[in-house]
Amino acid sequence: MSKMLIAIGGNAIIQEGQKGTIAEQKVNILTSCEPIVDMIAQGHQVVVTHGNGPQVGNSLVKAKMSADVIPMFPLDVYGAESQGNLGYLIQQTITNMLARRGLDKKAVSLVTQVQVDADDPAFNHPTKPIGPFYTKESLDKAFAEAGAFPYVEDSGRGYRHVVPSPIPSKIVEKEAIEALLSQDLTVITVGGGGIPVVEENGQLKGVEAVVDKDFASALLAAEIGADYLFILTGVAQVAVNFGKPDQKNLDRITLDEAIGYLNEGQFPKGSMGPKIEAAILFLKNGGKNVIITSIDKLQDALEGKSGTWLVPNADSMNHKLA
Ligand SMILES: Nc1ncnc2c1ncn2[C@@H]1O[C@H](COP(=O)(O)OP(=O)(O)O)[C@@H](O)[C@H]1O
Ligand SMILES: NC(=O)OP(=O)(O)O
Repeated sequence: MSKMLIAIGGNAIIQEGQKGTIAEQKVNILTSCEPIVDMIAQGHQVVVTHGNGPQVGNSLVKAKMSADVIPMFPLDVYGAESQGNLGYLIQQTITNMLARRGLDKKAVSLVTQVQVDADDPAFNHPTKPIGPFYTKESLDKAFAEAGAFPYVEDSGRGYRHVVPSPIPSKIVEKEAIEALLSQDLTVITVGGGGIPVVEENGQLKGVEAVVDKDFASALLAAEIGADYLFILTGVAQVAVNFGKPDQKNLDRITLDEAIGYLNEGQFPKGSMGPKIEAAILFLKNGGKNVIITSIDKLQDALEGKSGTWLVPNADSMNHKLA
């Protein structure tokens, strides 16, 4: 049996065109968890991580709109809040599904901090898109209501607020994650990439940023020796020339090919770029299989019929789930 780390994108939990009601998020989580529960039922050891881009950004919008009456919190606290909200929904969903299958197993979520470098240049160059997608017109309206904020155009889907996204160097609660796994629990952790903290004189302190959950997931996958890293997102496959008439979807690529395409600028920062960089990080650290796909194609991807598999070299091209 294998150790699986499955990262669910925040945009898979609040999908394009959705407002982000709890009913919508519950349905999306339910769909995401079905194949995850299959893996748990097959006896695999499973760690689930999740994004929080839409959710933490929505909290920030809400907070700005009510700032006259309720004090705003720092961004790390909204990150912690999103871990609680989403962790709760995911752990309840997985535990209920396991119970329906007659399995006496549970999922638990862990509030998790990740250490970042206080001098990371990312603090001066925000790149992480969060919150709602704006049109140019609604962006002007948002500026008028909440004050101007840095933004980017996000993969043809609209404009989004961007915040700093430093690189995580350490999972603070790694030993706790391993202890929970050893108790046969499914662990939901590093939600939203983990709450970013810096160390000062042996003390941890939250910083205002949103860590990329793909980087945090790759770091954790390497540290716990995961056999497979699954990155679930809005597309079934990674593509080159994405969104252009000559778009080509990729079935399987080696580490060197992934580095080549990344250097060609095929994967934008803030969307597919971090996923590929995270895959490269995991493979360079001894990881064997990364699968990038959408929730609905996970089952096909496991059978080698969909998704993009990233593997160390051409000799490892024919991997199937072990
Ligand atoms: N080269 C590419 N291949 C596939 N998708 C791409 C590519 N470049 C950008 N994208 C976009 O990036 C999105 C994934 O990023 P994002 O939605 O930010 O991730 P998350 O699912 O973690 O929230 C895809 O759904 C797709 O719209
Ligand atoms: N924190 C994070 O990476 O969230 P998304 O996956 O939603 O972008």
